[in-house]
Amino acid sequence: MYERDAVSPEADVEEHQIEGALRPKNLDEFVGQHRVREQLSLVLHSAQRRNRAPDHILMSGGPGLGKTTLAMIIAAELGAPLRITSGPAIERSGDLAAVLSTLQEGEVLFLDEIHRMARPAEEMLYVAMEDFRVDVVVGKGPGATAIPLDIAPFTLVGATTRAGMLPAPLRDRFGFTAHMDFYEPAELEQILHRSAGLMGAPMEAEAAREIAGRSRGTPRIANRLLRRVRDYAEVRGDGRITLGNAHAALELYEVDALGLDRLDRAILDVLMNRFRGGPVGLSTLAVSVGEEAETVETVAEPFLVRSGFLARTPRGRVATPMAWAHMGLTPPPDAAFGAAADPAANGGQNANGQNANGQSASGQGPGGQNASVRNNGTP
Ligand SMILES: Nc1ncnc2c1ncn2[C@@H]1O[C@H](COP(=O)(O)OP(=O)(O)OP(=O)(O)O)[C@@H](O)[C@H]1O
Ligand SMILES: [Mg+2]
Repeated sequence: MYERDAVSPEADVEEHQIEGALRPKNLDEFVGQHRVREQLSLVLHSAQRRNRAPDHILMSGGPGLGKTTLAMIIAAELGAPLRITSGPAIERSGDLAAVLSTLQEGEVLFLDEIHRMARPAEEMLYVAMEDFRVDVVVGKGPGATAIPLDIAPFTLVGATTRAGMLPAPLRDRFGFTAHMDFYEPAELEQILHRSAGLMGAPMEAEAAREIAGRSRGTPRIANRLLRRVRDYAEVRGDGRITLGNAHAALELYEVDALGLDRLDRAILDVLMNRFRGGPVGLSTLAVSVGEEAETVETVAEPFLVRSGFLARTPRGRVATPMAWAHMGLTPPPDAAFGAAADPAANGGQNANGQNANGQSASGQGPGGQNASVRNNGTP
């Protein structure tokens, strides 16, 4: 079974406190996401010029990419108070009504994990977003009446790791959606230097580059790895974060050269050793590594897919040739390579063409995707 370890995605108490301390406080300190920053800056400044609460803002992107940070920055930039709640905390529409009816004018309401809000509350939110009104239902059954209650104009900032799960009417009521993407290594280096500075730990440039390269494009992971390397440097060295310390600490915590952690490797391991490289369905894969399907899908998969280790096909998840190579394994001759099989690549290489072709019922012809899978090198 896969177990959570020191560098795993789950936040601990220390992480919570440190994250607060390392959070950039304004848009200028916020590294990367240039397009989002520029878009947001326009939305905020134009609202300020018109002296109105800005449009509602939705932020979508994987864990640790800076959604909460950005929500706090939005309130700070507007000089507005910030109220924080989350989808799972809103179990009934009454919970939401209590929040909405006590908002101050111009307040920023941050609704984290908005896709996990209860349905009836969702409907209440539509009206509140559009008309700044909540309908409070009094009584039950046929005698029930809805009493409309005006609420102060506010700005909703919603965050979700799964924008696709939001009902269209909710998505449509946001004036602006910020899509947060993975960070470039150079941006992560910048974040690491800033964090090391705040932590008072001197760091070599090569060490920052090394840690950035293993951070899966994610600031939270970069900061987390930095703390582990810092620990190592303090206990085993003189406190200076050097390339040597970084190597040793990252090896100790089983973060490999490309940043794959234990969950990533557990997924690839199961996929290859138990399912001959796939295709295998998400839920089967999740059960096999002892994780929630949602964790596998939102925490591990986006990075594995983006770095070319995993392909999502209509028939399930498939290990790419690059994944076989990275794990040092030889694929069985009938292994499915890449997206929806890879008839061109596979058929050209061995006698199992018909096997692979049988899987391309999805209608995905040999296009650019196949080519890119092949470019990753067959082991
Ligand atoms: N652009 C950035 N520049 C500097 N630091 C950042 C940036 N984005 C995120 N961070 C750092 O990464 C940490 C995680 O960011 P944050 O909590 O905002 O992520 P999130 O998207 O809300 O994640 P989740 O989906 O898990 O709630 C923060 O503590 C912050 O220090
Ligand atoms: Mg968050």
